[in-house]
Amino acid sequence: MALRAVSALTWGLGGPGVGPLRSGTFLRCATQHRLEKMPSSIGFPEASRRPFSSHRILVDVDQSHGVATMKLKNPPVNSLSLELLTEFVISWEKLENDKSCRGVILTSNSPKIFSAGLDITDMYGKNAAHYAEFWKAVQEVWLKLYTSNMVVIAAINGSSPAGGCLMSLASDYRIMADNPKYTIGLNETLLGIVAPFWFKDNLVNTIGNRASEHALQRGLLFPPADALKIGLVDQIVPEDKVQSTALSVMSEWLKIPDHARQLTKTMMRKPTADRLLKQREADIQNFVSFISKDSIQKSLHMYLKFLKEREK
Ligand SMILES: CC/C=C\C/C=C\C/C=C\C=C\CC(=O)SCCNC(=O)CCNC(=O)[C@H](O)C(C)(C)COP(=O)(O)OP(=O)(O)OC[C@H]1O[C@@H](n2cnc3c(N)ncnc32)[C@H](O)[C@@H]1OP(=O)(O)O
Repeated sequence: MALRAVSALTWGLGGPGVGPLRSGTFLRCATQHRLEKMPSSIGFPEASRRPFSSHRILVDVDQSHGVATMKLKNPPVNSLSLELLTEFVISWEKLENDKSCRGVILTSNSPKIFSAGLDITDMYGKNAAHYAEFWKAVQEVWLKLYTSNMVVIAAINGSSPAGGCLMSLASDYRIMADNPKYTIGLNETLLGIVAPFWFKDNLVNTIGNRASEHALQRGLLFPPADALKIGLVDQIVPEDKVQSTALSVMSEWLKIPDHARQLTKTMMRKPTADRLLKQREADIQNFVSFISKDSIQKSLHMYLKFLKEREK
């Protein structure tokens, strides 16, 4: 198997914003519309579209089908900066509160990069208060995605290292562009940092313990075909078919009654989400003390230098 690495290196019913069942779920299910036919592209008819956006997040809601497409837009590499994470949470809550929205396709506005992961500049050369705020936002985005009532499909239209991979892992289904230049994986060790337990839990739940041990320790980044083999993604498709495939997979998922699917998702994911929720503050303090260490700051500095100076 060809493995590539960049060288050098709420649950709790009613919990704020992350509860598994929105009020009215059962009522809505009884009257919900089934998706019989989905459009093959994002070109939804004007009348049923309700786009909204912020600086770094573009959202297009197809109200007649109950599906939103959310695009990350943070050039040049869609890094998950504090600003992007904050805007993500605001947009996500808007969708969660929109009763017509049952599914979200998460993708990137950039053609070659889904997301370069957490913004390293948010973890380098800042003060403890900044690191704490940043990490809380990272936790929040993961909790929102992982515990969402909506069907979440990641349309991975480019490389997806580290935090980018985590966002995909938190989705219900992953479709990746079949381009061997793209990679996906949790490569934290290559930066001299350690994936926290909840990144690890999400990976283990997806690809199993042995494959996770191997992938995490070596910081492996997998090309699409290998990611498919180990179950890191569910489907690979030609680059120009990622969005249309996501829409048709979404239509299949939305045929399942919401309440049954949501309760099943809760049953599967609650223990993992609860583990973070129970020690959220301690996890923030762990991150702050880890990332503030001179040795870790030095590793991040070297990695940023490597990224800037490497041959393209
Ligand atoms: C005991 C444990 C206790 C607690 C837990 C503690 C710690 C856990 C902590 C953190 C977990 C972090 C997870 C992460 O997500 S870390 C981020 C990892 N990301 C990567 O390694 C990806 C790096 N980037 C790339 O590989 C490539 O940029 C690319 C494949 C995404 C795109 O390649 P391109 O050739 O198209 O673009 P580049 O020229 O490389 O980049 C352009 C530009 O962007 C800068 N950049 C790239 N990635 C990042 C990033 N993640 N953050 C900030 N900036 C980034 C790159 O340096 C270039 O900048 P310049 O234009 O040269 O200035």
